[in-house]
Amino acid sequence: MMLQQGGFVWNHLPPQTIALSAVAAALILRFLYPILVYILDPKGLRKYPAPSVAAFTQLWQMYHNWHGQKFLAVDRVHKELGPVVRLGPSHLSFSSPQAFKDIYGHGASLRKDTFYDNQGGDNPNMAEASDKEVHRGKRRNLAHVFAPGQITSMEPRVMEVVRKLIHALEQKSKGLKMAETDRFEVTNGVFDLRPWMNMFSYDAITNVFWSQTYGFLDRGNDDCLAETADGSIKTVNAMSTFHTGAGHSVLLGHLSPFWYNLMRNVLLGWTRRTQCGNTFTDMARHLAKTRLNSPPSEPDLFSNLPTLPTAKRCAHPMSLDEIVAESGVMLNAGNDTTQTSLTNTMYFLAANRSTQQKLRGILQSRLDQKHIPIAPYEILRHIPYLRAVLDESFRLQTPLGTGLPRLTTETTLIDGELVAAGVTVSAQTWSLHRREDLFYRADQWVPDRWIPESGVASDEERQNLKDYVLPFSLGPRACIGRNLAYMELSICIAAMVLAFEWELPEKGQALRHHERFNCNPVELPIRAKCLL
Ligand code: HEM
Repeated sequence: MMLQQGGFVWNHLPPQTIALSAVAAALILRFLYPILVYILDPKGLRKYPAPSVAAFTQLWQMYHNWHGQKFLAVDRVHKELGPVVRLGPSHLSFSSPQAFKDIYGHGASLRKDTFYDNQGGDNPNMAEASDKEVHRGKRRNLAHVFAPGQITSMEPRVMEVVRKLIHALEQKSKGLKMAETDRFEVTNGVFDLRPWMNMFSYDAITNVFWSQTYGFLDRGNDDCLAETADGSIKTVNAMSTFHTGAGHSVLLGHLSPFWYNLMRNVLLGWTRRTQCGNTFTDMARHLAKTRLNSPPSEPDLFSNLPTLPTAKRCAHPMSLDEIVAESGVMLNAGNDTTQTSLTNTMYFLAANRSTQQKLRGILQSRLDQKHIPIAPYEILRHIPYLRAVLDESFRLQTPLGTGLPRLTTETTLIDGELVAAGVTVSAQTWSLHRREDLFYRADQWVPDRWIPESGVASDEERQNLKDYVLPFSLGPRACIGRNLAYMELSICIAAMVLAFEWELPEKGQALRHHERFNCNPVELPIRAKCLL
């Protein structure tokens, strides 16, 4: 630097030095800004405790997202620091049961957080739309798709995919491959059940929604087609594409839109992690375009979308971009939560052999021989013990247990705390489901607590099960696919228990999870003995 007449002479400095100084100044300001905001505290958040650096930066959340264990970290900090904890500079996490109603319930003025805007970009799907009006319009368009009658009409398709699953598992139980293309090994009678649950969930959703079953169960691998916006088509692996893309979006999702775009699309745009997110959209685009070009002879769920100019229910038929966006959420929500629930439930059944035996006995006593092992949901839905097994698995290892982020739009009362407008708030279902003050032996898997005649749960606990087991969330943004999920899970779990005896190869074997948006099981090594 040169000094002249007591001041800087910038035009004598090399341009690189000026650029570097500007970058350095911007970085210093960037790091000082959160400290300034913390001190000025415009939203009144300083009174709430925060773990390590969480009050100043999103890095605390990002660190735990990266390791896929944020659900455990959030649970821990609530136990250590209390019912209201600051997870980010402008993010409060609540843990009380009341907070769930205040944040997510009907009538709450909150909207979905910027986290969802980041994921949705310019073309949000129904799950990502944060604007209430936009969401209402999308939900209206899709309500008909998920009407109970429509879901019931898909039952034969689900049963057909379950038949393929049972055949595939029979091969695995004998140590055989499904086909030459089968990529999943059996070693000493042990195989990983998780990818088979995932291949089932992909085959089922692609069948019922677009009439284009991926065929993963037939081939024993997850190769499928993806189509870019300019029409080029390539083969990709569905499972790793989705999981890599989802993990990346969640890792960066809590950043402001500016930083999210800079990190995801500019600085990391070349990485496989960013590209996988884009490729997953390309998978949905290929399904949507193929389905539009070749409609099936029998109606599927897609048939109920107002997609064509002739669509009678809607004055504004969906554009191709909208169809691709909604196809994306169906392929996403319709596969990952289902595979997660199936894997968790099968783990609990294999780890609790007497309960597995009890469920099998009840199913055998309630079903005609012709419905063994694959029975219609119309019969299965009236078997309370099957439902108890599913609901207890939802309680203890809820598939989507993270605190779903919402944004206050005005000063809002949450569990007795007045929270200013513009604050991100969340409450974690994983922790709610394990509260000892709501559920007796909360960290144990006890399906009987759902059966009134068993006497295991008190009246108070049974009411808590109704009010506070919320795997599908609650309020206006609750899951729209719940009926389809229960149908798929019921038919699939009943068939697997009737067709095989399940055993964990190691005593006391745990099921590890890696949380992205859903809390995904990592692997489930298992043995199956065929009973058919
Ligand atoms: C066991 C299975 C499932 C579980 C546990 C589950 C759970 C959830 C949860 C907790 C939400 C709220 C997410 C948020 O607020 O960000 C949600 C939303 C949603 N789910 Fe599911 N889901 C399941 C299956 C399905 C299926 C099979 C579909 C459709 C094929 C589906 C479609 C959706 C959609 C479209 C939304 C967004 C709803 C909206 O914003 O209005 N889900 N689900």
